[in-house]
Amino acid sequence: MSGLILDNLHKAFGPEKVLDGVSLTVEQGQLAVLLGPSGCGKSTLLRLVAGLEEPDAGSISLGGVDLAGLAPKARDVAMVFQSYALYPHLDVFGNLAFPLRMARRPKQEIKDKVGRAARLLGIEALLNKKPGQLSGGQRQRVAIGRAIVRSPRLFLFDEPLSNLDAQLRGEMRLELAALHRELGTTMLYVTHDQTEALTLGQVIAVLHQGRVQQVGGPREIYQRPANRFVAGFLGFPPMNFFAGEVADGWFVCPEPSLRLPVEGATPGPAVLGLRPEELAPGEGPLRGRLELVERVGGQSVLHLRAGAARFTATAPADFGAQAGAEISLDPAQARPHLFRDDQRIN
Ligand SMILES: Nc1ncnc2c1ncn2[C@@H]1O[C@H](COP(=O)(O)OP(=O)(O)OP(=O)(O)O)[C@@H](O)[C@H]1O
Repeated sequence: MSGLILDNLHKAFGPEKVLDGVSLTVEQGQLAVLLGPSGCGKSTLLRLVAGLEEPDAGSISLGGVDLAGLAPKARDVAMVFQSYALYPHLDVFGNLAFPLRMARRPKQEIKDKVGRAARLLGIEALLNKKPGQLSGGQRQRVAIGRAIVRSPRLFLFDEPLSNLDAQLRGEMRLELAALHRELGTTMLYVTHDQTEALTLGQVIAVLHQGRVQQVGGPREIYQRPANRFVAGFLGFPPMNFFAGEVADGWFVCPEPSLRLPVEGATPGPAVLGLRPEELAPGEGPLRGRLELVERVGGQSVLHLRAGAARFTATAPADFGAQAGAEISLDPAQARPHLFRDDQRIN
């Protein structure tokens, strides 16, 4: 059976085009992540799927059913928000039971479904507490539980973890992945956090300026970014870009002075992208002056300068060189990404 199909969605608020022809297919049972910077239209897209807004043009279908004109309640879709949106006067049981009571389900069924969701999320001990007595992580679990009890055909997650601290976010990521495996329900998950996207998404759609820039698996999107935006958005520290020229199978850059063999690219001006973590200090033709060594946990980020060009590389945490030193880097092991007019050409 087909999952979620978004076809050429357009949405503007006044003169502002927020979605400009978005198409995306999420297979039945798949966890898809919509990744993009703040303001790129992610929440708007989810609201269209949930039925909280109507598109100006384009269509949305779920399980083969066109959702146009269907009220949110009739869509069989559950949404989890960043803000939890719990009812403060109801206890956890009441919050979890709420959608089922609204649907006038029998008492025993409500008890069973709430019990199952609470077990899945490890919040059985909290059923009698009010949201005000819970931590952020516990509240988010309740919000997710409230979505689960309805056994919807589709889950929509709108940055559900962004109010949590980094450690809890990491734990909840794993729990959400496990929950998806357990439930097998189609999920569309929106985030601006690349780590979340790369670890959770079976398929990732990168959204920028209201358009899908690339759709692919996490590895594909990281290793073969389709354009400069995707290349620069994913990865930390961000990819280095060097402007130069492709000629006779070589990329040649004046500053920093660099010559690399490249295959399959037509001659002409081009921008070379190299990931900092693939640039290792050692004997090599790429030279730069260290401006700053940033110690980030298990590694050092080296900020380098060659003439007017700035770039970064990574090194082990105990890397000894100090700011001011001239160092050499070996780009031979790095995967070259070539762009022309911002599009990948190799
Ligand atoms: N109801 C509305 N009326 C007018 N403008 C809106 C409305 N909803 C969203 N926008 C505008 O649409 C753009 C995209 O907003 P949206 O919330 O979809 O982005 P986002 O990618 O989810 O961003 P964030 O991660 O910051 O939430 C923004 O410029 C926003 O101001």
